[in-house]
Order: sequence, then C-alpha cells, then structure tokens
Amino acid sequence: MSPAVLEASDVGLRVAGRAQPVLDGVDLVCRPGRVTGLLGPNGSGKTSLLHVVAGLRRPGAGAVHLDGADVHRMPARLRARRLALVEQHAETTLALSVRQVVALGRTPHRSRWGAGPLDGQDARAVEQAMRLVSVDHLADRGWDRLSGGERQRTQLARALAQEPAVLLLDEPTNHLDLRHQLDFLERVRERGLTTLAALHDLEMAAAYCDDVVVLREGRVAAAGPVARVLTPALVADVYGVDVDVETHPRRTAPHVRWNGVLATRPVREATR
Ligand SMILES: Nc1ncnc2c1ncn2[C@@H]1O[C@H](COP(=O)(O)OP(=O)(O)OP(=O)(O)O)[C@@H](O)[C@H]1O
Repeated sequence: MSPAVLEASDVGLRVAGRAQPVLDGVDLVCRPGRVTGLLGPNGSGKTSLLHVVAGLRRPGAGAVHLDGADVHRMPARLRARRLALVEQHAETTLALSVRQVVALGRTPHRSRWGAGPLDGQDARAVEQAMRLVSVDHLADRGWDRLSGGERQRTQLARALAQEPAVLLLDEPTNHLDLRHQLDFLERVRERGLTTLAALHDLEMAAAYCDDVVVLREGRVAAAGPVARVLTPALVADVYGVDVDVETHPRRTAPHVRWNGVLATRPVREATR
C-alpha cells in the first residue's frame, strides 16, 4: 500500500479525575514515507496520542485525518487495513505460535468467514514479514515462551503483515539489544511507510527519524525536521538534561551526546 499523509489537528483529550488535559491542542503532520519520532518525557502524552491517532481513543476535541479521511469515522475494518499499531507492552497468555500471531495481521484483509489456513497473498505476506524482522526461525515456537525482544519483533512482523499505509510504534525498541534496535529501525526505514514512533532514545531518534514532534505536558513543544528541532536548548528545556548535538564523524545524522541532568532546572513532571 502506498504511504499516506497522517494529520492530527487541534487534538484534545481529557480523562475523568484529572484536572489537566492529557492532550491539548496537538497538531501533527506525518508526511508520506517519512519516519516521524514522537518524543517527550514520561507522562507527556505519547501513548495517548498514538491511541487517538490509531482510532482506539476518540479525542474530546480536534480530529485525525488519513489522506483526508477522518480516522474516527472510518469503518473499523478499513482503518485496520490502513493503520497498524505496535503497542509498548504486548503481553499475552494466548497459546499461539509466532506464525499465528503474525497471521493476525491479515485479519482485516480476509473475508469474515476466512478463519481457516492462510493461502495466496495472505500466506506470502506472513512469511515475508517474519523474514523481514528475522523471526522466521521462531515461526512454530509458542508466542508465550518468547523473550521480550523476540515478542517485540513478532509484533512488528504482525504489523508489517498487515501491509498498512501507516505504521504506529510505541517505544518499539525498549526490549531490544543494540544490534536488534539498529536492525529494527533500519527495517522500519526500508519499508518506506509513513511511520510515527514514540521513542525515548534521542540518539536513535536523531539517527533514524526524518522529523520529530516533541510533547510536553500534553502539548507540542516543538516539531519539524530532526536536525532543526533536536537542539541542546530544546533538550534542556523539555527534559532538563544537558546534551551536545554534534555532527557524527561517520554518519550523516546528528549525534546527541548527553552530559548530565541540569541541576538548575528540575524536570517538570506532568500534572497528574
Ligand atoms: N485513562 C487514563 N486515566 C487517567 N490518566 C491517564 C489515562 N490515560 C493517560 N493518563 C495520564 O495521561 C498522561 C499521559 O500518559 P501517556 O501514557 O500518554 O504518556 P507517555 O508520554 O506515553 O508516557 P511514558 O513515556 O511514561 O510511556 C499521564 O500522566 C497518564 O497518567
């Protein structure tokens, strides 16, 4: 499926029992085929925004459009064909094999009565997705027996098997070792899908994102091309951390080197 434009405009979200909005006036544009990093401290609203953008949570204000169509008015099946979300925690006690978990990604493409074995394009998409993120050797293993990193890669394979136009990733590399982190983000980039990925690692964001959106307390603190936005001043202001942003000697992307927590500026926790 060709990459799409994903736009959120003036999105607001409130939850019962919390005085401050979780999201407030959030604007976001994810351009076709580009990787957009969603950054911000703990509790700044990244997961909530991904859930709104994925159509799982309805915003109290504003709207999300995918190629001009309102995501929250799309039939669920169509939305599931176009948007794939890889959640931060993929816990399950289901006794499914890795292949069966990846095959769940084909559900929105199959007929409602197609519960039997996959064939044709469905089977090809599952095998290709497992190969792409190197879980094909685990295909017959029980999903509940996998390590955290193997699970995370299996969830990416499920999302890729879905053949979406937009890939939404919530801290996709938090269980992965360094090699698999780099490999994972490389594979995501290679797919050329419109991607929105919540990331904590600023160095990874600098290396793999084209654009970033930085949230603070549910609002957009900065947005734009990574090299323009990810500056020492922004990181000091939003995270309360002293960093240098340099030209990497061997890569073209900027390189973020942290020096320590800024003593003079306590990190603001989101008001809970
Ligand atoms: N259903 C809810 N009920 C109450 N508070 C909520 C709810 N959903 C989100 N919040 C609050 O909204 C804020 C944003 O949460 P969210 O999980 O979106 O942040 P995040 O940026 O993804 O955080 P982290 O980096 O820690 O994963 C938090 O303070 C959270 O406690």
